[in-house]
Amino acid sequence: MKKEIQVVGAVIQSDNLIFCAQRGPGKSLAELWEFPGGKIEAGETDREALEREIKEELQCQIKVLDKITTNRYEYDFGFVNLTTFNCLLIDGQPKLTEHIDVKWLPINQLKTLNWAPADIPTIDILLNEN
Ligand SMILES: Nc1nc2c([nH]c(=O)n2[C@H]2C[C@H](O)[C@@H](COP(=O)(O)OP(=O)(O)OP(=O)(O)O)O2)c(=O)[nH]1
Repeated sequence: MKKEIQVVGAVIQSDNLIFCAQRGPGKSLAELWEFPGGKIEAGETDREALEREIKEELQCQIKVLDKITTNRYEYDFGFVNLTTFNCLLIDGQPKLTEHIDVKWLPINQLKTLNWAPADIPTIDILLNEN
């Protein structure tokens, strides 16, 4: 049986631009673009996990707003259950620590990047809302 992996991702919007992050080499889904975030740990809510991951990865603080969607996607290494949230930056600017590149893009240009496939439904919702 493949494992179920619970993941949260932050859709950080500022001045009508969305923060996009490119995964590094040598890990799963290497070099694909994603919303920053990561795996939920035992005892955490999804929102707590997201705030923690953003502090760790981007060294800034976000406010987690409304949930966008949950999507389950089957990769070779397991099923990722990705839940995304609209978020606002409330302290600091995102710093690149483990990602290899970042971009701020308007919603209508998000599909110019090569996204992790679990992220596509979130992007489609953003496109349909705008
Ligand atoms: N953070 C994040 N992960 C995503 C997204 N879309 C997507 O399929 N994933 C996958 C990639 C990873 O397999 C998992 C998130 O775990 P993680 O961010 O802690 O991954 P990691 O690279 O530290 O660890 P690993 O998967 O290499 O073991 O979910 C996304 O938008 N954001």
